[in-house]
Amino acid sequence: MNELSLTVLLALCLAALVAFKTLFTNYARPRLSLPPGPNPFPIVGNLLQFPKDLPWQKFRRWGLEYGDVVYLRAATRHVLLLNSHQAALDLLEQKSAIFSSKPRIVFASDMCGFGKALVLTPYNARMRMARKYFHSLLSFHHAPQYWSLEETAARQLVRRIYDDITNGDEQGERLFERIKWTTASVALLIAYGYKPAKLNDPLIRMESATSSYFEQATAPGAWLVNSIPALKCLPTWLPFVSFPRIAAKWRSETEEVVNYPFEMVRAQMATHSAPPSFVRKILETEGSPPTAEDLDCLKWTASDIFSAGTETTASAIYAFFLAMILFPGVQARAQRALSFVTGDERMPSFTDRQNPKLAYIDAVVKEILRWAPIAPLGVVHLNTSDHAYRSWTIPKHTTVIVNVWGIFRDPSIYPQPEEFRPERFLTTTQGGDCKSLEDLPLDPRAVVFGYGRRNCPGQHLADLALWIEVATILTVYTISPAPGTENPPLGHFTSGVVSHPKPFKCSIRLRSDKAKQLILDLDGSATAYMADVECSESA
Ligand code: HEM
Repeated sequence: MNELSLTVLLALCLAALVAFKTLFTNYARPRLSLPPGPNPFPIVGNLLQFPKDLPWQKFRRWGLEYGDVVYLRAATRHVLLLNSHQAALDLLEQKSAIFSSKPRIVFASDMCGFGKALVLTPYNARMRMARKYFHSLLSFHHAPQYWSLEETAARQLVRRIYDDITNGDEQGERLFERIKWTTASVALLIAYGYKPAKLNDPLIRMESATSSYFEQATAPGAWLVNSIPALKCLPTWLPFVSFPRIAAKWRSETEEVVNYPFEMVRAQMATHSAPPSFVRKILETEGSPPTAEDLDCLKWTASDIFSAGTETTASAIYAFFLAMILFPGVQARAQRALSFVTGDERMPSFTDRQNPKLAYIDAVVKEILRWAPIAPLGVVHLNTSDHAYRSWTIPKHTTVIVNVWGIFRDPSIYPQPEEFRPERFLTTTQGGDCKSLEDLPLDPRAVVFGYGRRNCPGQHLADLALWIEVATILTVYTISPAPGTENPPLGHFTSGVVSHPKPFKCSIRLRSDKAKQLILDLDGSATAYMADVECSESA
């Protein structure tokens, strides 16, 4: 029997099982009053109506048709789609005690071992411990302590882009790679005090591979075992069935990537040669010797800094380059503001952020996050008990999706939502659209980083990275369409949990001779560790 016929057989088993479970569930519990939604088909429910490509667009259309809260059924699974900020606040924020868990994804969590990554951890003691570690070093009030690290990283990025241009990359072919290296190096410096090599760094290579496994392992609908959990017992030697072997390979590589840098820091600590890092600081702050469970949690939390913080931040910065090509007026205005403050004589720094003349750069950062939300459907939550909401009952174990993209395309909050228009976040006295501060629209950062007890613990770091990279890049470069190429289309984004613009070409030109000098004066080998960052409370 080949893999295809085996899969068909398994699919038939699945259909029979699902049919049985659905019938049983329907008869066993009284009919609930559920929110409206598209009509389900027998047995599979709305499963076949879930779009694979850019699902947030169809979810928004459902929101317009059925209301801001839409109920769907994926076979036996309840799914709730929230298309408004208010509904997300009502449930994920106000009722966070109930709505803060995560659905179990058998293939990713149990088989590939990603269940220890914070983003997939259910609401439990381990999750609280991991978030406490994050909070002790990455909370809002720690942000200034990362200034020099992020400034150095932004300057290294413009220097590497310069080297690429002088080496003949005139169309930004390596741009996304360079941005990803920058965010990866920040993550590794913070997590382990590890300074990666500029080319082919082994740890970056391994980390990037496991991030891609994570993305594939969590892709909705990709693994039959998620619907028939009993299949996870199939042995790896079984011919014609590849998923147990894939899972075993991904699990062992992931464990290596989580263990290796952690043990490296512990070994360095033993010889007093460990540079400052997240791992070192938390181990030093521990009052009593850590238990094996504490060490395991810390090891995975450090790894989360890379896996959750690299691709996300890099995607937002790549989207910024796209926006600058498509909306040259925005770029020109941002550059005027920067020139006014730095006199084109120096690189910007975080001390400039307080300068009211640079409010436009803050507005550009907000608009990047709104116009191209890198997690258009956030990360799903799960409620741990039935909950009465409006006139409905939200059943226990409902998967809750916030349509972040849909909220950002609501013209009643953001007029002409397809336009990249930072002015929407400024008052008229700042040269923007709003009469007063009270008229400013919803800050995208209140949406894009998630809600309630599971919101993004790296958001303050991401905000720093975006601000300084936008300011540094626009101080020295002008970005425009690559000569002889069409403007990249507006809606060309990838469809995964993390969405970014599909590769595009662009021209990156130095703004002036002075800009060139500023870049050449940079010390390319400078490294800023998190030496000044203090643990805020005993972890
Ligand atoms: C532009 C950049 C980023 C965006 C848009 C973003 C967005 C998000 C979102 C939407 C979630 C899910 C929140 C929820 O479940 O409600 C999340 C979770 C998470 N993020 Fe970020 N993130 C970014 C950068 C970062 C960085 C730099 C780090 C690490 C330093 C990080 C670490 C995490 C972790 C560990 C979680 C899981 C939290 C949990 O499940 O309790 N993120 N992020």
